[in-house]
Amino acid sequence: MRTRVKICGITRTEDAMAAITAGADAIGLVFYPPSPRAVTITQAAQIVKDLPPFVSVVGLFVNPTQDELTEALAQVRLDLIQFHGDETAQMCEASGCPYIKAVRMRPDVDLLDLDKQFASASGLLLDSYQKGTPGGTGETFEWQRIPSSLRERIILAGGLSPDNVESAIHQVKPYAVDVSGGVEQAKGIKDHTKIKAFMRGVERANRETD
Ligand SMILES: O=C(O)c1ccccc1NCC(=O)[C@H](O)[C@H](O)COP(=O)(O)O
Repeated sequence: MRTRVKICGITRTEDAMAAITAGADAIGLVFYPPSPRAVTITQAAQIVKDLPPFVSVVGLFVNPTQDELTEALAQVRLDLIQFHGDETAQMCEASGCPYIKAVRMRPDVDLLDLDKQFASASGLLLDSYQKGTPGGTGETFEWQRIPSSLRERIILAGGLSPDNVESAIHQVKPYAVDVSGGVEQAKGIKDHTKIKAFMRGVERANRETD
């Protein structure tokens, strides 16, 4: 099956369009004010309004309140929520929206157990662990830690770039890959040439595994 692609940390319509034109399946909008990639609800609503059909929109939150989620869901068409904090499965389910759960790959993470805990998630997004940083670290982790039985549930993230995405897909064979920093020219500003190069890497990997 073709590896899906999400480009995360979109803050501008032109970057969303560059991602989609290059073949990305989804864009990610960061609703976490301390992030340099954060968007307001008003900015997010405008970006989404400008999108063509058949593009998934993922809203990223870190330990949001139910009121914050309700407000964002009322004003922005979000297909999925990406919970990127310490949320429990119950909290994620309470949003009433399909969700993916980000897992920061601390040394003690038991992915098989987490997959059971978050059985209601549409997938598990695996990101690198860095103390004190909730995500978007730009670092990779040891991909061999991912059990092959979970491949179809995995969205591989953390430090992916045009240089390593082909090899990452070969090694992990995930359902999808997720990139933010690896296709930026500055935090929150995407580099359209890097987006195209990233997508070419994904396409090469997909062709080789056909
Ligand atoms: O991007 C952020 O600033 C951020 C802040 C807080 C939580 C998560 C954050 N980003 C996560 C992502 O953008 C992606 O889902 C993913 O982890 C890829 O990041 P990167 O390593 O930069 O490719």
